[in-house]
Amino acid sequence: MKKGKFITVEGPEGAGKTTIIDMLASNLAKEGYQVLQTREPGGIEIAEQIRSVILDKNNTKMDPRTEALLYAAARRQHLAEKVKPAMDKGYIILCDRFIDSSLAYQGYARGLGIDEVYSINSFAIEGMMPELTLYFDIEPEAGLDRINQHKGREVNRLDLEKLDFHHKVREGYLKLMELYPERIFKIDASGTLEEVYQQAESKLKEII
Ligand SMILES: Nc1ncnc2c1ncn2[C@@H]1O[C@H](COP(=O)(O)OP(=O)(O)OP(=O)(O)O)[C@@H](O)[C@H]1O
Ligand SMILES: Cc1cn([C@H]2C[C@H](O)[C@@H](COP(=O)(O)O)O2)c(=O)[nH]c1=O
Repeated sequence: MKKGKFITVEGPEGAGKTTIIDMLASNLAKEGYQVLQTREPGGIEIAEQIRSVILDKNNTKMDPRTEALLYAAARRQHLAEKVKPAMDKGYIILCDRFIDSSLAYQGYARGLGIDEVYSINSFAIEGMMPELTLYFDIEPEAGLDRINQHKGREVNRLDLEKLDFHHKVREGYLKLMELYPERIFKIDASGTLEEVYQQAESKLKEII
């Protein structure tokens, strides 16, 4: 059976993930690769519906465990409906966020525990972990500055968390790098777009 490559991109708000995934996907497609660009939470109708519930600024009463379960539910549907079929067809899948977002945001920053959040996700993903995760590292202040300057970007419920929460998210990602050094590759996302792109492209090219 043909087997694709499942690659995820992670990092705090405004690190530049979406911008760089757009560039990678379009350049890889020009080179003749079959590429699927997608995102979490979302990427397919049911998961986009769950996304709108999770990220709605008016849902101020959302319990942290409910939040973690909704992300895991969206993840399951997205994997089953979109990612697995594309893997079977041999696509390179570039996914904007995956399980590490749940481990960093819900597990570490919200304080639910990395192991606990991993365990609910393990039911959802059935062992389907990415082959490579590009972690875009940036100081939260710099990332938030970028999104504040990005006119037209909708501000969501998670963006409105205090700065301390965003620092914890970054700390969570740095812990995940220690836990999964063979899978997670750190990109310095504080540089220019060209500098960040070069780092991401050269790591990606090592595995495709
Ligand atoms: N290296 C960079 N230098 C300066 N600006 C950048 C850089 N990368 C991205 N940006 C700009 O920062 C803003 C946020 O970028 P982007 O949406 O790609 O980040 P993101 O990591 O996907 O954010 P989020 O996860 O919060 O949606 C955009 O306006 C983008 O043009
Ligand atoms: C998958 C996932 C995401 N999040 C958070 C991270 C962001 O604040 C939003 C998604 O917004 P983006 O503009 O698409 O980056 O959701 C999370 O907390 N847990 C997760 O598993």
